[in-house]
Amino acid sequence: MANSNVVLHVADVHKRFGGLHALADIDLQVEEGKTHAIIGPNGAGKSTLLNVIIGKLAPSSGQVVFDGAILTGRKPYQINQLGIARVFQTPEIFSDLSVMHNVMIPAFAKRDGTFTLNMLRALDGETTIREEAEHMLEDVGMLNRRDMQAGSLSRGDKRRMELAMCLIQHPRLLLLDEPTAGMSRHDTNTTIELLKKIKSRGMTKVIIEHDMHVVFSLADKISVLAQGRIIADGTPDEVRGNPKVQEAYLGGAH
Ligand SMILES: Nc1ncnc2c1ncn2[C@@H]1O[C@H](COP(=O)(O)OP(=O)(O)OP(=O)(O)O)[C@@H](O)[C@H]1O
Repeated sequence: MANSNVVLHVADVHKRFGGLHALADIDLQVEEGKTHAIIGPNGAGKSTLLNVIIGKLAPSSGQVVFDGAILTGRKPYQINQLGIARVFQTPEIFSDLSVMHNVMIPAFAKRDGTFTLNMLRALDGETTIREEAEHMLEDVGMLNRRDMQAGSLSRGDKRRMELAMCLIQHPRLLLLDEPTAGMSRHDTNTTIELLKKIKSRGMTKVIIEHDMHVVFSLADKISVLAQGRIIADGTPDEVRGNPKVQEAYLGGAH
């Protein structure tokens, strides 16, 4: 690896769906503690790339290395155990359970290696995890909703709760798939502030996002995908000024 601070390296990855070359020659290096945004027009290959990183899709060739460990060939839960957590576009939550229990379950599962619903009763006796869950909910501004049924939360609150569910696992790398999709401007700005706060704790983040306000507020580095290839890579200023990006993606807009 060229840079010793690189914690995630997507090396020469290709992904084909039949005749479609969805990812070609992808070389992506994410540095420790940085926020790295992946942007690009619809169909550029962003979700495919994220799914290759988390082990949901196998690359046709190439590999993904995280902190020296080859991820390629591992199952999503094994990749999660290595310290990679993902916030989904559509939150994956237990709708019938309380907000508090939703946040406690990932910590419980991480500690014990497994979690089944009939272990729910044990959750109430878990003071350490309970305290930590309260702390996480406070962090995402949702402590006052701790006893609400998760299914009844607004979309923005569900996403914030899911973020707390990720943070309680203390991941080294957090992958965010359009974290502000469908949010009001107010909720988007709250989420930006929250993600900035997480950044100040040194967690590495990879973020896929369509909203340029979010991207330019948060990203240290940006990789631009178009038709399955990285056409530009650099700081927000470098990417903003790159004519290829303006042509392919930003349409000349600043
Ligand atoms: N499972 C699949 N089978 C066949 N083709 C697929 C599959 N998944 C994605 N594709 C195709 O691969 C290309 C890249 O899709 P992908 O969803 O990764 O793009 P994206 O950049 O995330 O787009 P968007 O911004 O619209 O979410 C598209 O042409 C898409 O139709």
